[in-house]
Amino acid sequence: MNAEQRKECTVCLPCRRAKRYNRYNIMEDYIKIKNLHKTYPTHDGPLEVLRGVDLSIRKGEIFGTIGFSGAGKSTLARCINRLETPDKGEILIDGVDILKLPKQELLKERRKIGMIFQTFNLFEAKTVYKNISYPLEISGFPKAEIKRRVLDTAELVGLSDKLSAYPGGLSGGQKQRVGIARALVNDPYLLLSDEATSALDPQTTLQILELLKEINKATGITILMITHELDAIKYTCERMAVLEDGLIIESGSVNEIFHNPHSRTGELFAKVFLEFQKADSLMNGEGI
Ligand SMILES: Nc1ncnc2c1ncn2[C@@H]1O[C@H](COP(=O)(O)OP(=O)(O)OP(=O)(O)O)[C@@H](O)[C@H]1O
Repeated sequence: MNAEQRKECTVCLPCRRAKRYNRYNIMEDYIKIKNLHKTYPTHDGPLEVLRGVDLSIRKGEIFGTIGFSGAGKSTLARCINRLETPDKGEILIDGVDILKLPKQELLKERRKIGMIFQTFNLFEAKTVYKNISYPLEISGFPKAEIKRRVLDTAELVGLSDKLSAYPGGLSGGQKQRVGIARALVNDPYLLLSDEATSALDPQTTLQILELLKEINKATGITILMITHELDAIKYTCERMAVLEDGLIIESGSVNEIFHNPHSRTGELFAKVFLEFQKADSLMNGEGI
């Protein structure tokens, strides 16, 4: 589709999203998380996992958040889409605190936040088509609209020829494409990516990261990429934050944090990444 056709198109998902995206100023903070707290009750007493997280994400960016295992990354993602209820704090989306929304409005808001996972979380007994259509079916969309959106989204992620396959017959990368399509089919403004490439081999990881970048560019969707893989962040994000022990301890441009980290976690990630890069160069015979 050329630029002129895209301007006219009011039907397909990429065009609808691109139009909505153009209404916003890309530099403004679109998602603001303020002083977010979450404590889990455990056998050993309360476990404080988020201890006052502050984070600002701009409209249409891919924002990275890195942290070691147990830092609270998944809890943060699950608090943002309200799979978990935070104990305290604010999650402002375009100025509206979604933690204060009445139940019905909250449900609607949740549908506008897609999520993809390390383990894909697909329905093994459903076809790719049915996996992708599921969020629309439970929202009560008419059949023709469901079909149109599923076909559109499948095309966007490169799965048009796999709609009648079952997850068991797909590669890891294809499964994650189904996960991405299912997360996008409701036309969300935010995609939470929780370790989405951690279970994939390096080549498939690159393909999925590339796909996320293309989708971000084509639709303007904001993406929060939560991971322990610095190279995934380096490849996709311009800005990032470091989560350590339930707190954001530094945030800024990826290059800045990468070359001049101010936290112990940032330092360790940068060091490990550089070691891998060095090993790669040696293996490729490039010397150091
Ligand atoms: N529902 C729960 N009940 C009790 N404790 C939990 C619950 N969910 C997570 N935790 C604990 O909270 C801490 C943070 O978990 P979380 O999954 O958010 O971290 P993470 O940074 O995503 O780690 P990983 O990279 O290993 O997934 C861990 O100690 C975990 O055991």
